Amino acid sequence: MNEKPILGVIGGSGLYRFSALENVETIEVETPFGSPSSPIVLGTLEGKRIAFLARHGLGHFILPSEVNYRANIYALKQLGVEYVVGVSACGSLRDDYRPGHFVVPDQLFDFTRARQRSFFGEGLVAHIGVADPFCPNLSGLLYRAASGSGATVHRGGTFITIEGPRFSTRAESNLYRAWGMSIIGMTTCPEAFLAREAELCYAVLAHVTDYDVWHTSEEPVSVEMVIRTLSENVQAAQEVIRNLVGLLDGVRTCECPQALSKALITAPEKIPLETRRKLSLLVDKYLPA
Ligand SMILES: CSC[C@H]1O[C@H](OP(=O)(O)O)[C@H](O)[C@@H]1O
Ligand SMILES: Nc1ncnc2[nH]cnc12
Repeated sequence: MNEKPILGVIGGSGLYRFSALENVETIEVETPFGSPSSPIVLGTLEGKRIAFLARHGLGHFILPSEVNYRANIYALKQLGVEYVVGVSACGSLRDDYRPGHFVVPDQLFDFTRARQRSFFGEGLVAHIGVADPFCPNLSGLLYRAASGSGATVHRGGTFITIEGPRFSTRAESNLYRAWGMSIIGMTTCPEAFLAREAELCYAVLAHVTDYDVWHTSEEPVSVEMVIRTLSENVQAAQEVIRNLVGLLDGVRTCECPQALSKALITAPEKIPLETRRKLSLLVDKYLPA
């Protein structure tokens, strides 16, 4: 089946397969930035094609700092995807965002330090705008889809991405709370920024799995705790995606499809041919042939 997938889903911790898909086909994709974290599974949901990949690989062997975020996003772009949902486990930094709840965040705080966070460089400079890092339209639909699943869902909140792989100290956790952060994870930066550079609509479905380490009456986060909460939520996440697919009409009225239009600064004649070729999928529409 050659129909382009409308939606890409990047599964995080605990979501390594999307069992609800029908007519499944698994493909290996290569990009100018290397291989994505896993083979990509194409399948049908509610009569529409979607693409699924596992962020940490099948068997969860890739650290948050080692994920090839560029290859993951570029691979989805190559397949013709226009919408991407990143599914993530996260810790809560607020009392009212409880383990078992979903959050569709509206802000992002990048506290990572050792990641490739742009497709650009090597002679082609772009400064992408990410004031609102998540697509507002897709986030709105995702919130509706999640609300329709019967789960408790929070619309909005600031998601801080730490480098990991270790969890936070209590001092760090309390500082993030004092800064007004709502939830904490290790992967949304740079995934969201790369999706914006690729002019994809991107939103996050965050499962709250724990209260990080700040809560005085709850156990500090552990992998065991995250996976226990997630295993109860994996079916719900797929239900949310099913609802979302039903809401997507493929007509994008947000600014994501033109995100690069005001971002490129390099004089076209200065762009090395090799870089131009590598990024052609992203930049050809803005540069002379
Ligand atoms: C398994 S606990 C820490 C791990 O879980 C989250 O992963 P993801 O965002 O891919 O769901 C967090 O970011 C860490 O990578
Ligand atoms: N408390 C936490 N900190 C960072 N990443 C997480 N993923 C799930 N829970 C987390």
